[in-house]
Amino acid sequence: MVLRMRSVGKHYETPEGPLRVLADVDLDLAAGESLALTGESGSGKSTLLHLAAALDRPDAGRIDVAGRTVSELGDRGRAAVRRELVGIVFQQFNLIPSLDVAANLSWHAQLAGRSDPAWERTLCDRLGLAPLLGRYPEQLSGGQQQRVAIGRTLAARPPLILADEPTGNLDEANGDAVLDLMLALIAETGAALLMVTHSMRLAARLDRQVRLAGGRVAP
Ligand SMILES: Nc1ncnc2c1ncn2[C@@H]1O[C@H](COP(=O)(O)OP(=O)(O)OP(=O)(O)O)[C@@H](O)[C@H]1O
Repeated sequence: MVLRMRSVGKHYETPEGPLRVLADVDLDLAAGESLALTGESGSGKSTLLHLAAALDRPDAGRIDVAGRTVSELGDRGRAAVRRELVGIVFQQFNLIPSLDVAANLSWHAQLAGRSDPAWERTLCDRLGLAPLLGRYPEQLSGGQQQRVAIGRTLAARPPLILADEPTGNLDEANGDAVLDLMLALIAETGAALLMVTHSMRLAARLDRQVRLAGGRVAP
């Protein structure tokens, strides 16, 4: 299993008191599998994604990523997991403004120690980024930035790819095209994909769908 969650719980402290967001969540995701995570606003989708990304720690239960128990790790251990095992495509892209497209694309792969120029060239061609390599993020359209963000994640070949509304900023036709390409490229790397989306239409394109409701996962 690339991602395994068992009895995971998470709460936040809020001005109104503790807010239980996830309770007793079990989730399995195998290599090569894609899973859509849906649920109403505030149901805990981003919270679950952040836990799987080792950006945050659960207050109960156990999370394993590619065989490593990330729920037991401290800050340094979780940073290593994010560098080596996880790729995240955020809705806001999070490209590095001071780096051009070429450097943004290879950045995560270099951090992970998996730089592969031939694979990067393939990604550039397939994602239509070859003519844009010398540009900076602010010189790109939203759709172009999105493709760079996807390329950067795939270039590093992480076993687990997490995506938060990765086509949320695109119109339907472009969003569909980008999702198709992303799914095809992910299939080629054999990675597992966990994607948060509000769209049942996009969710239906993935292998499995689960819904978060009342802090739990409902199939
Ligand atoms: N750092 C935080 N401190 C306090 N409460 C938080 C924090 N982060 C999230 N929450 C609360 O936890 C609940 C779940 O939030 P989360 O962002 O995981 O939901 P979501 O399903 O991703 O929502 P959306 O679809 O609107 O993005 C919400 O009620 C939110 O207000």
